[in-house]
Amino acid sequence: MSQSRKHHYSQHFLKSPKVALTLIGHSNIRRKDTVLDIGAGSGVFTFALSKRSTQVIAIEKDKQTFKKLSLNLENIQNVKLINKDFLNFNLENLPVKYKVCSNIPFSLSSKIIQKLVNSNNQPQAIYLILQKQFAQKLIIDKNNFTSALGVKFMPFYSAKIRKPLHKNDFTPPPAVDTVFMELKKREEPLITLEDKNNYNSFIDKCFASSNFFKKYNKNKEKKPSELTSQQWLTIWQNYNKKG
Ligand SMILES: C[S@@+](CC[C@H](N)C(=O)[O-])C[C@H]1O[C@@H](n2cnc3c(N)ncnc32)[C@H](O)[C@@H]1O
Repeated sequence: MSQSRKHHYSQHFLKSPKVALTLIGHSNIRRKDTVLDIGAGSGVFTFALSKRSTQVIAIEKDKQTFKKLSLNLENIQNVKLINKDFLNFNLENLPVKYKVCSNIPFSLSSKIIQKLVNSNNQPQAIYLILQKQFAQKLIIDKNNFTSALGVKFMPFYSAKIRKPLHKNDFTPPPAVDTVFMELKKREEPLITLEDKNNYNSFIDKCFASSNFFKKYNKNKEKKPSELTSQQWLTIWQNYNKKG
């Protein structure tokens, strides 16, 4: 991809396999794991992941970039390369308990996380490089303002920032601060999987309408972004009882 196209999509490529290996060292990716790399680019992360896991499935949408990726990784046995838009990729064909580890375009962060956590084959753990401000809003119970997305996956995943990155870890360097974020699947979800869609629309309605939110929230002075996970679970139960 030419320098101007990289800027056009505001994408920041990892500078070296050393950076990728350091980040993987801050994850719980193990030798036995199958790992999905979304937006593989020219393969810096993919290559590092191939050294640390059993199999890597790398998805890259851009045709020209995919050619480069194929050339760079042609001799690596445990990597499967797929030239596809991740948003149209079927996660149900992946082995259960797969993990995700990727440097994705920031503009797709929300869509990619939603697709992964709403899948019927949810990943065991998700590691993503994200804009710091966006990442902080995914963490509940930390005196942050939590986004609707953070509240939606909270019953299924816990969120943690594993490591801040330096601007010069990337080419071109991003203007904003970035972090390596972990979403770890809970052993026992806090609500049932069957309730997931209803819970998601309940959270959307709470964030969209203050009248709707006030009907169920006893803590009147708090906004949706300010509730703790326990408070959300309580008002979700109240809503379920009232119907
Ligand atoms: C920020 S770059 C990172 C590349 C590489 N992972 C790295 O760290 O150097 C994101 C990559 O995602 C690809 N991409 C963008 N949208 C995509 C999509 N919907 N599905 C799959 N890949 C996509 C871009 O072409 C680009 O190569």
